[in-house]
Amino acid sequence: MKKRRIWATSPVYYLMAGFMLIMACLSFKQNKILFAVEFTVSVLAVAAVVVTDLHYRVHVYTAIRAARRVLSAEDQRDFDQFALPVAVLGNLGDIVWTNARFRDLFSEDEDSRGDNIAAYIYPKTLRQILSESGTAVSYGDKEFTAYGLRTGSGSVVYFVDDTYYKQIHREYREKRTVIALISFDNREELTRDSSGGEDSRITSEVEAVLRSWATDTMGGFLRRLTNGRYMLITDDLHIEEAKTKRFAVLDRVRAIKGENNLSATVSIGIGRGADTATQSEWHARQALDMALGRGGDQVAVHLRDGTYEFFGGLSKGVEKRDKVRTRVIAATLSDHIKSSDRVFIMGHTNSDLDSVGAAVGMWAAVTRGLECRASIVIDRNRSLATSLLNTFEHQPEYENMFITPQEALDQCTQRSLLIVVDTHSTSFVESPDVLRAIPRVVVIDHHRMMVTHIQNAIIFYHEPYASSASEMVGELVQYINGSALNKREATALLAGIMLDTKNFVLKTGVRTFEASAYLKRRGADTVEVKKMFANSLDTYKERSQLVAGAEVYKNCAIACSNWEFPNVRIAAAQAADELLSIQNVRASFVIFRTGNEISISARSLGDVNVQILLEEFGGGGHLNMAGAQIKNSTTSDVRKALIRVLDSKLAQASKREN
Ligand SMILES: Nc1ncnc2c1ncn2[C@@H]1O[C@@H]2COP(=O)(O)O[C@H]3[C@@H](O)[C@H](n4cnc5c(N)ncnc54)O[C@@H]3COP(=O)(O)O[C@H]2[C@H]1O
Ligand SMILES: [Mn+2]
Repeated sequence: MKKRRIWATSPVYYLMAGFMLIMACLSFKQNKILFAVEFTVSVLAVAAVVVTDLHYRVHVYTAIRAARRVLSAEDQRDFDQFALPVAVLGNLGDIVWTNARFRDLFSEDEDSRGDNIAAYIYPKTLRQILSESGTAVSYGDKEFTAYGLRTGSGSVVYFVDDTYYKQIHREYREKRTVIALISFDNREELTRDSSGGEDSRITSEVEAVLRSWATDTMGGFLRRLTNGRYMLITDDLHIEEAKTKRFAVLDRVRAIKGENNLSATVSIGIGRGADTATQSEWHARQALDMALGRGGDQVAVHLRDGTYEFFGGLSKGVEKRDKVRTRVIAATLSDHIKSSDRVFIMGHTNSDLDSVGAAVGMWAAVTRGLECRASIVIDRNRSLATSLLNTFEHQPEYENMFITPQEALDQCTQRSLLIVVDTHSTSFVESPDVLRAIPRVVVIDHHRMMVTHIQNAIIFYHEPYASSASEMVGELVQYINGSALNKREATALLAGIMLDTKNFVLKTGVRTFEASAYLKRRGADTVEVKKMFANSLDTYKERSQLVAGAEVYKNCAIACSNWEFPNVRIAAAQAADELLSIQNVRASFVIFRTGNEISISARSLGDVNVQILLEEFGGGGHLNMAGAQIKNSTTSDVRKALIRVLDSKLAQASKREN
């Protein structure tokens, strides 16, 4: 084994000095004066390099002599027999003396005196070894823990060879049992209208892919549980390997197609780093819930520290809900509402038409449908839905419908109920204080599941396949009390649906139209909705400016705005929508300033998952519409960070071209 050589004076300096000298001689013919100057400089350079080198050699030599004086001949002999490798160093880290064991393990009889210790401990440094108690160092195929102590004129370093233990430790970690739970996401949807034969064909194809993956690639085995669920038992090393291939099994499953050319998809939850198999299975279950909550077709890995890693998740997901669940939730929710002294309803910060629309719908269901007292908690100054809020202004029947977070804190009791709509994140709600103050919480949301979701909700009604929170509330209301909504409230819900579907273009499913039809029957007015979307001329101009200033990077349009104006959020959201209509743009990002925060509004046409990209900034949302807010930063820093994220994550967040 060759040791890594560290030169006292880099040979590059010799070469450079020599090169300068040659260049000087070459210029002799052209210009005498230039030659004279160059020649003098290069001779000085050569001299400097030689002097430095000599100086260093002399230093090492004296250091070695000094060390001889420190250790007597007997000392040296005794130390030489010491079982651990030891090196005595001068104050620059140069080796002045080594014992036999050191020579055995490190230098193979070559004299290592005069070398710098850095050559043996790279990439660790001597300073590190001296300041820590035990530094892991590897040399060749051996592993050591190095300890150092400072002496009067240098230091002593000794090494404990723990190759064996480290190997066992690594093996133990790699061989640790890991349990993964797999769910065939869309078996029912794929085979709903087909013959029984089709069902068993697709199921057995998916099962064959999973089985071969489990045994051939993952070195484990697969067991079928009930209802399109499987359990895979494997070890940590194989999970690590599958990770580097980004769980290619997802693609293999996606290649299986049903009759109407729909792809089969699976979701996998993995419990990694658990101490026991029981714990691993529990973590796998949590991870699978997480994967399904984010739209399926992906892998969620639960790590030791309770965080998650995600892979895949690039398909839009098929509509997968059943009305039975909605009916059951409506019944349970009604019971909880009736047993509360008061109901508070709260959306997300910077509330928009969807969160206010859903809140208004819920308010009507509670007050008119169930005759309980309810209020909507909202910060009007931050709302983007002022046009909608104004339609409820100065109407006696809506008096005290909207209250501020402070009023809610004053009025709530331990028997109050909080219904959170259009978000499930603890930090993105209108008021985290209100969330903390009320013990019983119900969540109704349609965004892709975030890791920071509200825990311990008594009802967590989460449908990533629904177009909007308003659609979900529109369905619930029908089961709570079909005649609870009047024209104005139905219009508010319809506005929410139309905002989130961009007028029934994106994420629009069968049930979106069903809910809209119900709202229409209750008198919803589409012209009123259109009016709520109308902008002032100023907002329109600002939005055009944002679009005009955009740059395109890797097929992503990025626009930046440094100045703040009223309605900047709406202008930015609309600019992001609009940038998507430019040719070859797959995703758009608008970065803008709001108070002391920088916000990003991101959109995509569906083949880039912008939620995954904005998670890097602590944001969230959907596959094709997401947002994030960054504190204490500047637009140009955020732009740079975004470009970095695009460089490293865009490939992962985009569908592979095939
Ligand atoms: N820190 C965070 N954590 C978790 N999720 C986060 C987040 N920051 C943002 N999001 C989510 O990302 C989505 C996109 O936000 P954005 O503000 O760009 O876009 C918003 C909103 O600004 C925009 N919008 C509001 N009024 C509008 C109008 N009049 N015209 C057009 N767009 C409008 O429509 C979008 C509605 O999207 P939606 O509420 O479903 O989902 C939102 C938001 O809930
Ligand atoms: Mn919203």
